Amino acid sequence: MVKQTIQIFGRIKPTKKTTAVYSVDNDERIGASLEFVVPRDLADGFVNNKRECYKFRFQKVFDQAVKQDEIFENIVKPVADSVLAGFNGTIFAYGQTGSGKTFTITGGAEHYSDRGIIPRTLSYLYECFSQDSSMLYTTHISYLEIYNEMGYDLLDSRHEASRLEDLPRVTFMEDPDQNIHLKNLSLQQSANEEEALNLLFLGDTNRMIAETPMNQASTRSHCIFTVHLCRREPGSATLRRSKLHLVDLAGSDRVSKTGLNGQLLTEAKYINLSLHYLEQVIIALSEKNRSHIPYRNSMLTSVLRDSLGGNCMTTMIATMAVDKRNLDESISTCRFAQRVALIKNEAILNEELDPNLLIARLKREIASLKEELAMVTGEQREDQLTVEEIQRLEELLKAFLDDPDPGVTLSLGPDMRKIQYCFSLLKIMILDKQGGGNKRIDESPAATAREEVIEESHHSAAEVTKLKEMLTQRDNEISILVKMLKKEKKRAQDAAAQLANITNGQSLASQNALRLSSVSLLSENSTDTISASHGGRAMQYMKRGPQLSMGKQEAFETFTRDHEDYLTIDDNKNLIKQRSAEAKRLWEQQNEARNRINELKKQLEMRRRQRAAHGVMGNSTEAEDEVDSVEENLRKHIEQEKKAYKSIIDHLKALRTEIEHLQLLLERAKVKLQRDFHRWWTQEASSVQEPLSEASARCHTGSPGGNLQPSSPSTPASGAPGLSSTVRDYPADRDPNPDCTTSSVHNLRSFNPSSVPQLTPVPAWHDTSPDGRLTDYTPSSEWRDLSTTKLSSSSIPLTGDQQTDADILAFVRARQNLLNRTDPPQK
Ligand SMILES: Nc1ncnc2c1ncn2[C@@H]1O[C@H](COP(=O)(O)OP(=O)(O)OP(=O)(O)O)[C@@H](O)[C@H]1O
Repeated sequence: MVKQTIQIFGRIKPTKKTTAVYSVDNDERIGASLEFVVPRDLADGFVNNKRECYKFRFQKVFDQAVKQDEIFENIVKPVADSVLAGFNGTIFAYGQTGSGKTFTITGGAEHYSDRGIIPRTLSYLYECFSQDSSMLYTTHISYLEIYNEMGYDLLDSRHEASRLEDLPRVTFMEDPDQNIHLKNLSLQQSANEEEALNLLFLGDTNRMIAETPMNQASTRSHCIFTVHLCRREPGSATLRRSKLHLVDLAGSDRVSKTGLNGQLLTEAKYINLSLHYLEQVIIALSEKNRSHIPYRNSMLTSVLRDSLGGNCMTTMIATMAVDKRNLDESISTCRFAQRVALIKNEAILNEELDPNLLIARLKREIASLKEELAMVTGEQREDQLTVEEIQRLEELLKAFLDDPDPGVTLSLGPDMRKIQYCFSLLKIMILDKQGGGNKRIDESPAATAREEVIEESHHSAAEVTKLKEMLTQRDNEISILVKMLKKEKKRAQDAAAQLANITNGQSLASQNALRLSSVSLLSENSTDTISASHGGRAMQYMKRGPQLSMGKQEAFETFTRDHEDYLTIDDNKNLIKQRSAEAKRLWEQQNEARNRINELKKQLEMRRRQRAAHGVMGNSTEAEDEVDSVEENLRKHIEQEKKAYKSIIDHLKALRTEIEHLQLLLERAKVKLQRDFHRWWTQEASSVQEPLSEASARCHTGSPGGNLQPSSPSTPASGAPGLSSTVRDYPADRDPNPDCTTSSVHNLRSFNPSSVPQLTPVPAWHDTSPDGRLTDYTPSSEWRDLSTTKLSSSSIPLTGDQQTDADILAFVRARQNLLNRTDPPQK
């Protein structure tokens, strides 16, 4: 608070008359004195006791030669500086009409150097604003005219110097704290000097100007030009508001001297009345122990209430004309100034809290009170913890864990959400440590949302991994089967070579048994095994495992290719491959999307921390409550990415369902295929039985149909006769020669199964030509016969077991087919 009397300055208007009736003495230490000398002879020829000398004290008196800039530097600048600092300030000019009040306050229109206090102050203020970048300044201007005790807003742009009555009428009201509020007085914001000067010009244009006998351009009203200043340090919680009134009062002439009549007289009376009330207020203020100050008597004193004896640093400029006829008025002005100089003001710094910041603080207070209330009532909050709360909890937990004192407590308040969050954090840390991880708290997920995203992505990743594993497994199986197929082809060639050896005295049956026992094939998902090492157990093996004999495998492959579901199976396999490739691509996309989301979240978190740090450092402003555009953009971006991520996940899920479905279809088709094959295989085997029996019978009876006979007595010990067999290529309906020739083979019924392992190879087989001539049976001729689908069953040693023999024959047929494909038969 600054206690200070109203500063009074005197200014003498230049005059052409040289009569020296006054003297000015400016002393830096004790102030200035202005002395008027009024000779007695001036008292109209009468002898009188009038004083001749009148001496008045001022802070400083500016004589006639003093220019506007000096007035500004000496009087205005200190007041402007205190206004910039946050104090209210008032400068008012008081003096008789034509003494230079308007010239001092507003300035003369002829020269730029004649600019008065208002334009110079505006220029100075805006210069200060531009030099002080550490503060934010906001300026508003108001311009009030009081004419005949009525207030008018001079800054109403709708009415330019037409009639004063057209201007908005300003009224004043008082609140319970006796603060004056002016209704209808507009506050125009001015961003720069130019805008402020334009407002001044507008107000001046609107001023009522009228001519009086005393002064051709006398103002008959009081005008108050006010600069409202708001100063705020960026990020600071407080702001300072101050006002600077620059007042051009109406002329203080005595009515009797003005010689006015009519309306001008009325005006003069009003002017004098308000100045009279002003004088009364000043007298009251200058008198000690006056409890009542009559501010409310006039509008002028009401508006200037603060400036007079209140929270303001006030300065008065007494303007005087020193020519002889105006001496009385000048002395009167000085007397008035002396009384004004007695008034003490108490200027205080107008500092207040930023209302926006106040709201933010109150909100925090409400939140904390709500928490307290929840504790008292036992109610628990169910809304999600905010990011700031989570960060705070992490900091608290870290401090708690880092504190070596075992007695330290972690106080989280009554909020169960916070307690649960801290427990889950602790669990994560323990699990991390158990897993060998060194995860710190500040590295743990800061938001539940992020954890959810990670969890979801892990889940999807597991699914994709599972699918990939299945794919790899399938690929492996395929490559194994391809290898086996190649191997089998090679063995088929070996088998051809071995068959050639048969003619050299080896037993085909033992060879076959050997081969069938050593060769087994894995069939794709086959459930059957066949082993011919012991014919009697063939079926038993068939039902047991995935192995197939080489012959059966070949038969199976051929059967598969001709099967009605073959294309469906193939299509399904291709589709699964296709979908798996698509799933892999989506999985990669999903990984990328997840990475992008994580990156954006990091940026968002960093942004929030930065803003929070600003707040903690006390730099927060109302911007704290404003929506941060960067943060908003990041949020939007994250939302978009999340949508994309979700759609990928959905797509992946749909793909998984489709792949699983396709696999199921594939499995079903395979099982059906296998069933069909076995059914067909069994059928084939039994169909072989029938002709075998018939051929056997014919063989015994020497039927002419038996055209293949053993060439020597060294036929199997059982003495099995030749067996006639109808051999058809499968499937049966495709057999090009269904009525194949029967031939004599061993009689299975008379064959002793127990003799199978002891089967001895037949060294040579002879076929009988149609003319009954026996010919040597060689492999090449046999295969040629086979190629024409006529199989000489008599050349194949059989075991006597139905199933095994059927297998053997099927094997031979399959081999024949294979050889037909790889090596076209030569005739
Ligand atoms: N210091 C000065 N230097 C030069 N001219 C001045 C000075 N003071 C006043 N004048 C001139 O005197 C004339 C009257 O001055 P001004 O209008 O400022 O008086 P006033 O006190 O405002 O009168 P009123 O009370 O009628 O408004 C103007 O023409 C003005 O230019």
